[in-house]
Amino acid sequence: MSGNNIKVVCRFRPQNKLEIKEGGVPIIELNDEGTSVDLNGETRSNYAFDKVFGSNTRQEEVFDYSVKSIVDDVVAGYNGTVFAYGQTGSGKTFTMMGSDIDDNDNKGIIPRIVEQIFKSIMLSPDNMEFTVKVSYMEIYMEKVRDLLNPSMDNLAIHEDKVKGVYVKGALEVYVSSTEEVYEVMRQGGSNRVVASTNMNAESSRSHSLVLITITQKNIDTGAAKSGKLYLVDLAGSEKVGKTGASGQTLEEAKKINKSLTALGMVINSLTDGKSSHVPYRDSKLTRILQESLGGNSRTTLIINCSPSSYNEAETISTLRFGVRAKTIKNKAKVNADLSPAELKALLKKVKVETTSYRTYITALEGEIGIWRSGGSVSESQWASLGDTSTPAMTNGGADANTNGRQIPPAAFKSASLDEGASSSRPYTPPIALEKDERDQFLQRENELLELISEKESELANREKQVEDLQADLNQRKEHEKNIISNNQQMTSELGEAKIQLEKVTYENKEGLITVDSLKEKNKALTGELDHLRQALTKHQENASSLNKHTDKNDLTSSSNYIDDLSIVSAKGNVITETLQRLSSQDEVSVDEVALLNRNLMESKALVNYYESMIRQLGIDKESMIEKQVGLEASYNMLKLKYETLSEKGTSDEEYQQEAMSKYKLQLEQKYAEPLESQARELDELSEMIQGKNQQESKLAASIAELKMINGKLQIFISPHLKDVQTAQPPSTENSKATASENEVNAMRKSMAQQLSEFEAMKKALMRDLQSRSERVVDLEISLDETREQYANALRANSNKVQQKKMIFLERNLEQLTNVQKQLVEQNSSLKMETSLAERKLTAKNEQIHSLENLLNDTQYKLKIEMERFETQMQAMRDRLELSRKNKKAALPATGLNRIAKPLRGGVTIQDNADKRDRRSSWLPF
Ligand SMILES: Nc1ncnc2c1ncn2[C@@H]1O[C@H](COP(=O)(O)OP(=O)(O)OP(=O)(O)O)[C@@H](O)[C@H]1O
Repeated sequence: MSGNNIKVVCRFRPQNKLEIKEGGVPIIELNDEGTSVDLNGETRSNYAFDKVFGSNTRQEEVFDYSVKSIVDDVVAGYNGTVFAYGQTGSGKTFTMMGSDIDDNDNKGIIPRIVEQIFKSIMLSPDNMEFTVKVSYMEIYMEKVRDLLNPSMDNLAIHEDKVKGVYVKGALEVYVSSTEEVYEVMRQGGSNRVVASTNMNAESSRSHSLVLITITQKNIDTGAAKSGKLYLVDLAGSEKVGKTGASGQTLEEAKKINKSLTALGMVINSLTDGKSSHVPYRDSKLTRILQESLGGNSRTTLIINCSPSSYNEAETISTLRFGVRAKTIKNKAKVNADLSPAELKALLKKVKVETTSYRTYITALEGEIGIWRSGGSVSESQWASLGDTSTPAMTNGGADANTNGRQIPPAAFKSASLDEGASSSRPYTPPIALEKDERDQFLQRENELLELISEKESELANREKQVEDLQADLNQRKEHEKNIISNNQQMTSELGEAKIQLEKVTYENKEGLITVDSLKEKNKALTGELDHLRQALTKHQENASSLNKHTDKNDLTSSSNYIDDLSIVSAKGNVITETLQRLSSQDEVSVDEVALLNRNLMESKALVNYYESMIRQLGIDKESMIEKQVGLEASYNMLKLKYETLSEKGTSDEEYQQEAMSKYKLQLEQKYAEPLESQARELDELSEMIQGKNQQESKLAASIAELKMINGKLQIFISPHLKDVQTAQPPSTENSKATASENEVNAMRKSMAQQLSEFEAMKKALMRDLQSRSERVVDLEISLDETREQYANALRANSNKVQQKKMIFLERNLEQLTNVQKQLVEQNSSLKMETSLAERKLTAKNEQIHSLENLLNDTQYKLKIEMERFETQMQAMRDRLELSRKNKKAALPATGLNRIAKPLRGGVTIQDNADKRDRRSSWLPF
């Protein structure tokens, strides 16, 4: 252990552009030895340091003089500190890190230190094993932030006897080469807090601390040493106003100044020789640098200054700070650990002592037992350290075996119950530990405390890892949620698109149905048109054929009637002639009788036929009369209705007149032709009826004549018939009679045949008559209607009131017709709509069916998707669990190494790597 001053070196940088622009000029002058500088600005002053480097000093020079020896010390087990102080832009970072870490000329102190450390390790004896750990922190706004693990932004500062003051929880990365250290530097540097100020484009707003811990172990003896090297790049020391910092950086500047003020106060306290208290705890900076300033450390302070008159005030301030710091004395010592052999010896010694103490305690317990049971121990028998005998009880009242133990009398010192309690109490000698022993105990305690703190930091890291993993899990869950929601959105969009497609398909179907219905309507209308055309043609044909047919039928029936009448009259003539001849003759031959009889029969049959015809005609007449009555009744009823409706009718006169004339014209046009044809038909029918009536009367007359003839014949024939029946004719006569009978029979047969023929003819006539009657009735009805309409029209025409009524009726009729038409149209349209609706319903059902299928399909797909997603989730969870397990056993998230990489002295780095691979275990201490 040796007392040593802090080494203070001063470095001037060249004037920068700002300074030149502002008209600044160099105001420094170094002495030849380079140990002091004259400031020749507004004031003239001189400042002496261990070394003063001018503006053109190379990085290597600064390193060689200022830091190289410290590196050797740290490798030898000392603590070391190099820190750079100065205003913003004065070259602190340039000095510490350099402008380019990979540029051999411009790399700063830290890269050179790192190189030097590994060089020194390589030059060490090969029985020495080293580990190198690096931490990188910054103090920003009075918070210690781990630059290698930036989420740890408020680390606590602890202190113990072994480690001294240390930052708890700071990540320590094991490194085994300069490249690894550079990588750590790069990673940490990217996390630094910087801001642009007037003085510097990229100004460090925080104090950065690089801690390199080198541990070495003699693998032969097990003795270990460890040295810590702090490399500190302080924030700018200038006043706030000059930096131009504002806003948040103003707050920063205040706090940074506070830290630097505390640093100044610490230096003052350490150097004024009066202060008993050093305010290390006033700031995080001074607390961490406690060992470096007045403690166990080899320290170099590099003060960086501007040579320009523009920054004279700041330069003076910085130089004064350096001068003050120069007087600080440190007490650096090797941080050595005991070797196992030393520890064993110590343990042996401690064990012996423990046995001795135990014996002493037992003796004391025995003595206390005697005292407590009311006995006394003479002073000579009092227990003492190194005397293992048990005191004997001298008091008769007290049982020496009270506690079941034999206390040897020799252990007791003389004591009397009569003496006061205080004087009778045994004297407990103080336990005096030797200084070495105390140190050993403290060292052990420190070891244990360190172990505990390591465990604590490890626990904190684990907690951090768990938190990170939790955050990662949450992030993944969030991601998963997003994926699910996206998936759902896409599924719903797809579903909507499908539904839209279905809708379009359905609308298309509907359109097709509408087109089909329009086609059908068109077809129906075309059919209707054709039908109307056909009907018109047919009607025209019917009209023409009816006229022809009517004429023909009339002629035929007339000729038939004429024939019938001629037959009847011929028969009558034959009968009359026969009767006249018979009257003139005296005798009547059988043949004549038979002929007469035959004629008579024929006449009779004809009479019967005409009688039945007359009856039938009478019936027809009656039915026609009935029909006439019915028609009259319906006519009356219609008339009544018409009158009732007419009474209700009111309308505008002019409109009525106009409508009436229009209607009249229409009616005249409409009914002129049918009226004429119907009038013609009526005339024809009237003539036909007259003809029929004449025929009827003629027939009736013929019948009456025939009846009269028949009666005469009956009278005439009856006596002859009696004679014929009673007389027995001769055989020839008999044969003649038989022949005449046969003739009569044959005549009868022929008459029966004729009769049947007549009957058939009669039936045909009747049918014809019936059809004619029906036709007549129809024509009569039509005629009546026409007449009625015509009469109505005439009436309407003649009377204004009637006209009004007529118009009203016409309107009603039109309305009714319209309503009927509408109803018919509605009916047909309803039918169409019904069929359309049915088709649409079918299409809708099909759509519903397809949508159901779609829904089922979508649900099925969704289910599959969910299952797939569950599987993915499970896989993700498994992966997460695996990575969690792996992380537990591996490095922190930064990817930096936390496993010790021992380096052996006297060999190359590659050899070290090979040896390290061969090692089965490594204990850092
Ligand atoms: N000795 C030097 N030689 C050449 N250039 C230098 C020297 N010192 C500093 N510079 C230059 O001056 C500028 C400011 O230097 P640097 O960033 O190191 O200042 P700083 O004191 O670290 O500032 P801050 O406190 O704002 O971080 C840089 O561009 C740097 O390259």
